[in-house]
Amino acid sequence: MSAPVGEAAGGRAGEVAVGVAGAVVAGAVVGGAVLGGAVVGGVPIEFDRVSRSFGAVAALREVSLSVRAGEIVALLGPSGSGKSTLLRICAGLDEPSSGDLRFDGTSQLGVPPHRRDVSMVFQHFALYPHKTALDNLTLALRHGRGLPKAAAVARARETLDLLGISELADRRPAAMSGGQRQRVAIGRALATRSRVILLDEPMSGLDAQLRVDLRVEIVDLLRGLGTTALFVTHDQAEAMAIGDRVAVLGDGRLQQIGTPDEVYDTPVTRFVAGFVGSPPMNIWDGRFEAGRLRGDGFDVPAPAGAVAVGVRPEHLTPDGVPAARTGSGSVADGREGRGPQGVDDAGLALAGHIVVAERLGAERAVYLRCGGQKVAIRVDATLAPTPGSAVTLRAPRSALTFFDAAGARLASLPGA
Ligand SMILES: Nc1ncnc2c1ncn2[C@@H]1O[C@H](COP(=O)(O)OP(=O)(O)OP(=O)(O)O)[C@@H](O)[C@H]1O
Repeated sequence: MSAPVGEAAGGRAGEVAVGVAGAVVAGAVVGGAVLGGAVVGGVPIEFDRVSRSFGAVAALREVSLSVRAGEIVALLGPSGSGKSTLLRICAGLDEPSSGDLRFDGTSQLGVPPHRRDVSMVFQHFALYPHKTALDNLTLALRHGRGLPKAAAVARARETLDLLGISELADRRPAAMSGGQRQRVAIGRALATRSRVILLDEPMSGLDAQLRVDLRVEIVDLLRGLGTTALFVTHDQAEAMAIGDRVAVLGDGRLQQIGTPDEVYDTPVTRFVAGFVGSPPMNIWDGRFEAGRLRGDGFDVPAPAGAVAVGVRPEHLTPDGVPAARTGSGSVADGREGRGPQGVDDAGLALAGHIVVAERLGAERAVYLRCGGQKVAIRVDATLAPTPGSAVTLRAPRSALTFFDAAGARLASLPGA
């Protein structure tokens, strides 16, 4: 069944899943204003040193996070990092062990889910199997929002229209594809026009192209409604595409909150650097001595306290990789192996060999082995890396990021 975070559908969200992939909608809410037009607006949300322990397991450790009204924040982190727990606390399905949660400055501790004006879309959806798409939405609006029947049906139709799935109105879930069910489930959460919408991996289980299509639609709809949204995902590309800001969680701690550019360009911890990016940052451990970090095949000037150095894949240049040939047989751009020009002496230089190259549109991701370490780089597709060939990877000093023993980013050396 479906289920509103509150009592509307008579049970806890996610009890019965329909289909193999998708999201449960826990729509929700009695008590919020029933709003007319499309623009709903959202509330600011503030997690204030929120901790949650389950016995000996610390799922969340003093998480402080302020989300602005109408903002979309992607909660990104690996499995077990505390993302769902944070979302459940926001919905009122769980309470923090300590700390506070405020909507628009008002503490929500002890406020039951159905009084919070929150809609939720879960990983495993549960539409009512015996109801059509239109009925699924209409029921959420009638029971959850208390709309009269005619208004509920009108809003349900309008929402299906907005999502481009009007043709599904009279279909039951069994007669829909996974992606279609997902759209209906998301539609049901959006139709309630709550001021907060929580999405917990709503697209897991869908194929890659559909995920990309759907995330564009979701962002478009959320922006249109002006709802404050928290979107949980462990897919960093999805987080970067959807979030106005991305909150990276690791081991129950908020590692960083920032715009996608900030999180990518200036990761504040080794954890973030190694999690965000596709492929993520390459990181080498070393020993710091007399102003230099030395490790397996490298020796670079480094700030005091450095124990590791990282470089983004696109900042490593391979020496001696020939240019690809075009269909006509001519060299694509005349660059016969980019040399070390422009790479200063204080940068990184590592010898290795190419293991495999993957074509990614206009670029290639190339995986190499340098000593005992796997390294990923990104090069222009006009270069043709050959598996097995030896190369030297170089990165300028300005592209190096150093981390200390606690995993914190260190300020760069002057001049870098
Ligand atoms: N009800 C519970 N009882 C005991 N431990 C729990 C409970 N809920 C969560 N945990 C633990 O808390 C930690 C965080 O779990 P949570 O589900 O929030 O992580 P997540 O980042 O959402 O993971 P995933 O991406 O796998 O869903 C995990 O170690 C998990 O095992």
